Amino acid sequence: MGRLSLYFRELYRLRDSKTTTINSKELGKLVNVSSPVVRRDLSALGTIGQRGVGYSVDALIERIGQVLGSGKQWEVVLVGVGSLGDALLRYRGFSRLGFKLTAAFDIDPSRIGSTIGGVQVLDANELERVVTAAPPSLAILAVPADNAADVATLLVSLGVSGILNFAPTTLKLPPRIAVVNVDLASELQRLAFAVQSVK
Ligand SMILES: NC(=O)c1ccc[n+]([C@@H]2O[C@H](COP(=O)([O-])OP(=O)(O)OC[C@H]3O[C@@H](n4cnc5c(N)ncnc54)[C@H](O)[C@@H]3O)[C@@H](O)[C@H]2O)c1
Repeated sequence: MGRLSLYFRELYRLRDSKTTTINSKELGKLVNVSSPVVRRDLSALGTIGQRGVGYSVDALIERIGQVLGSGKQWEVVLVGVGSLGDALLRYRGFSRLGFKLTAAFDIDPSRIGSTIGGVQVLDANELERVVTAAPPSLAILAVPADNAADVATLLVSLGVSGILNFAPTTLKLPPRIAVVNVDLASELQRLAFAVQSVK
């Protein structure tokens, strides 16, 4: 899954630069894996390259997109528009992968009513009403750790089925709910550990 998403990112870049075909060696070079690994990954998706020609960039984007769920449009709400939430709302990279930020919520009156990256920041008190009226599949949680569990539980009760959690806390949610935790501090810790262990 991790590699597919890397291929996908590079293929988008290639398409932007008007490249129409690529072979396994070139694609492997872009993501730092060998060409047999690329061929194995892509043939597992039922994608066959043509000898001497390689793979069609468009066809690969479409196939990998289907597998990664980017072939469809995902509606996403963001809860917590502090420094991180603000930056996420301004990020233009979500839409091309099929993620549409439909609304953002905060409790801070100085944030409520503003529009950031084209998305309106609503009062968190409105969350239940807005999400019930047009349930998104996914939510991004960028609230302080102490508030994350309550917000996550509310989102799940309203039908959200996947949460990207930036709060440094472990959410206890039913197993049917997909949760991906992004903890940048832990990642930095892993990096420091890796640097230390190669010395
Ligand atoms: N800023 C970073 O680089 C960074 C990096 C990694 C992790 N995080 C984590 O992401 C989360 C957000 O970080 P930040 O730096 O943006 O914090 P922040 O304090 O700037 O923003 C948090 C926002 O959440 C809002 N909020 C609090 N309770 C809420 C609720 N119940 N409903 C809706 N909104 C609510 C606050 O009003 C505030 O605007 C934190 O848990 C933090 O630990 C941040």
